[in-house]
Amino acid sequence: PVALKHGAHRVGKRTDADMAKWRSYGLGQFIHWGLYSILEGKYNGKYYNGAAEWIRSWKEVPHAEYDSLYKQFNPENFNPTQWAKMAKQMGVKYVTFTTKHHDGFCLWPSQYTQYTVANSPYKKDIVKQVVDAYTKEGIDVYLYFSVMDWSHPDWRTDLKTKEDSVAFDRFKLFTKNQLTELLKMYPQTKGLWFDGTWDTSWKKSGAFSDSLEQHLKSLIPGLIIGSRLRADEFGNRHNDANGVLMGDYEQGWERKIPKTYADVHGNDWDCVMTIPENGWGYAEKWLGHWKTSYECIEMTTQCVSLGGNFVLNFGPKADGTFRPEEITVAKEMGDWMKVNNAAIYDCEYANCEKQDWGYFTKKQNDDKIYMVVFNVPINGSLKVKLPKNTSIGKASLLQAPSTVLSTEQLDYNASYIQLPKGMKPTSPFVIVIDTKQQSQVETEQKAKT
Ligand SMILES: Cc1ccc([C@@H]2N[C@@H](C)[C@@H](O)[C@H]2O)cc1
Repeated sequence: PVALKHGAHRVGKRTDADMAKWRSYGLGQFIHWGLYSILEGKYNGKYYNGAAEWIRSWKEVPHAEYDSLYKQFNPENFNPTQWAKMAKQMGVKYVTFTTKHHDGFCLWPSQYTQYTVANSPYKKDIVKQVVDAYTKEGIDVYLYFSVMDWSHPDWRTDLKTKEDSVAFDRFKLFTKNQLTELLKMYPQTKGLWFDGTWDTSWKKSGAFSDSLEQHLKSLIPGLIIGSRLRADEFGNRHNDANGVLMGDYEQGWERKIPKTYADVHGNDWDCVMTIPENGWGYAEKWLGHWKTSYECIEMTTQCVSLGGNFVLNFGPKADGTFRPEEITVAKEMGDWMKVNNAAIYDCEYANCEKQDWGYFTKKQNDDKIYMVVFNVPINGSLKVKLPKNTSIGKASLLQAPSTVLSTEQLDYNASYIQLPKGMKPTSPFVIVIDTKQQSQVETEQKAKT
């Protein structure tokens, strides 16, 4: 292995209680809200077909005009309690909220820049209201922070000259100061979700990113930071020069889901997902297909079945209200989660061979295995291949535990579970398998002879 000073300082998953809590979430909410929400993905009557929160980079939009949008930011209908109650009903266990996106506008009254909500007509601290309201609903709060900051004169994409390095040193101090004030002002924060760290200037700042992470973790013990913050001293991101993940979980799954367990390389990970095909900030027009609650339920299950968390994004309008499509997804997902959340919360990869009918999840620290069924085979027989030395003790319906399903052993580790005749499922449902370990089976067989 390569000797590294600023590579990963831990191999394998974190084993502490704070990370175990993070690993138990299953489902989270992302919220992107900021000045871009005012433009709604259009300008001068023309629609921007890029991501709405990137509209400042659209050639049609004069930077000076974008940068003066803060003078009209005044979300009278913003009701953080309503936001948090909608999230609670949806069944999310944590929220990741944009404190500062790439445009540099701060939704908290930062003392290190004038470009904040304190200098908007709205004036009040939005981050504080979100942190307090979600915490009150029992939803853990994580803060999104973009290192790249288009509003700051000392931001650089690369360090080509001495002047670049002097400026970027000022920028790095500014970044450290803002992150320090965020954690001091909102100590309930459970973790930070970094973005905007792909530029060469940051890849050349590996040592700084390492000391920054250690500094932040000293402010809030147990703080959870993913793999998008750090670079090692050779400019590697996510995995260091030895291929070891730098960060508490893998943050590479943006708008994509791993295919197999092998793809996650034994790391904790989250998948952050948009309801439309792309775009995180509010856009008046969603181009193409947007996901139904059914698809979001399936993606949640798919992520949990591979040991990750699914974090679904909502983009409120500039006035703080949500669009009908997002309200519907939150409601319908919540209705499903109310009945089936046992297969999502506190669950992990079950180490069972994937079958066409759907996904396996396994209860952490327990032998229960769940089958979340999306595709019922015509013959009603669901094939199950459990890990070696594990067999089916009892199979029943999660929503009707007294309905025990008949099982037929096919060979040494495959079985069929037969759905009750006439069962006509109209939404994904869950079968609970109480498993038996082989040693237990042998004991029973001996008892019979
Ligand atoms: C190429 C690219 C850069 C940044 C992004 C940001 N990451 C997401 C979590 C959003 O914040 C998006 O603006 C998306 C694509």
